[in-house]
Amino acid sequence: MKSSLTPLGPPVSRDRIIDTLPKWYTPDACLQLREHFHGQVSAAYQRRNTGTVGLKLSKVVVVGDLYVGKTSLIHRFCKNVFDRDYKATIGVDFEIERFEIAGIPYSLQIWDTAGQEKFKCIASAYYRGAQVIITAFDLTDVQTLEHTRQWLEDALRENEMGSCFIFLVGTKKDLLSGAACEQAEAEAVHLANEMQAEYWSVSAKTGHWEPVPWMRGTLTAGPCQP
Ligand SMILES: Nc1nc2c(ncn2[C@@H]2O[C@H](COP(=O)(O)OP(=O)(O)OP(=O)(O)O)[C@@H](O)[C@H]2O)c(=O)[nH]1
Repeated sequence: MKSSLTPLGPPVSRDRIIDTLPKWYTPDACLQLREHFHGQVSAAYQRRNTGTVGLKLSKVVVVGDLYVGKTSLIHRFCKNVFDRDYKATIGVDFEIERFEIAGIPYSLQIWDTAGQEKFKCIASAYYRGAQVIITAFDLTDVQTLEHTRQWLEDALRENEMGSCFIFLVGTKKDLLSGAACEQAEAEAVHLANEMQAEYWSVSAKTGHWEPVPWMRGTLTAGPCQP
């Protein structure tokens, strides 16, 4: 008989092995500034006892207007691909992504929801039980940023108060540069603070989501493009 500790499936890929906390995009809108896990978490991981301090499976829901790039973001993250053709999500879709965090197998269940109004009631049925809500908007379309408040409100309504980590993600960063990018990011960082969310700008096309130096500490210095 197999041991209950036998891992299910093949080992996780190297970039899914997490030993330190991934860095924030900007300290002006981030959920935590630490680089290392809390001492209690590290100790529990070392004892292989994550019962009270960690989840081995987390549910992430990605919400936002149609065409902002939710599916593209998830496909880049999970499959490292980009498709320039638009295929609307019908209702919901999901991916499971496996990690190893400080030696413990861990899975992210990532729910891609439809942005189209006609599918909203199907998609909203899947908001419940989320540990992470990602509200996505298109950096080139300010209206989609304004709509993130409503998307977040709808997703939070289906979950316990204070039970979700919130991220605000600006997509299609490759389409913006210079002052326009700085302005869009500054507005988004402002809103992220109101939402108590962590902010990220990304491009599913280029795969760019490194922290941008000018965002560190000041919103005024340096160019927007890496
Ligand atoms: N240039 C550029 N285009 C992008 C990027 N991300 C997505 N797109 C394009 O934007 C369009 C919409 O992307 P989707 O990922 O399908 O958008 P969605 O938010 O999932 O749309 P719905 O499923 O209708 O809610 C597609 O044509 C993508 O190729 C990006 O980072 N850069």
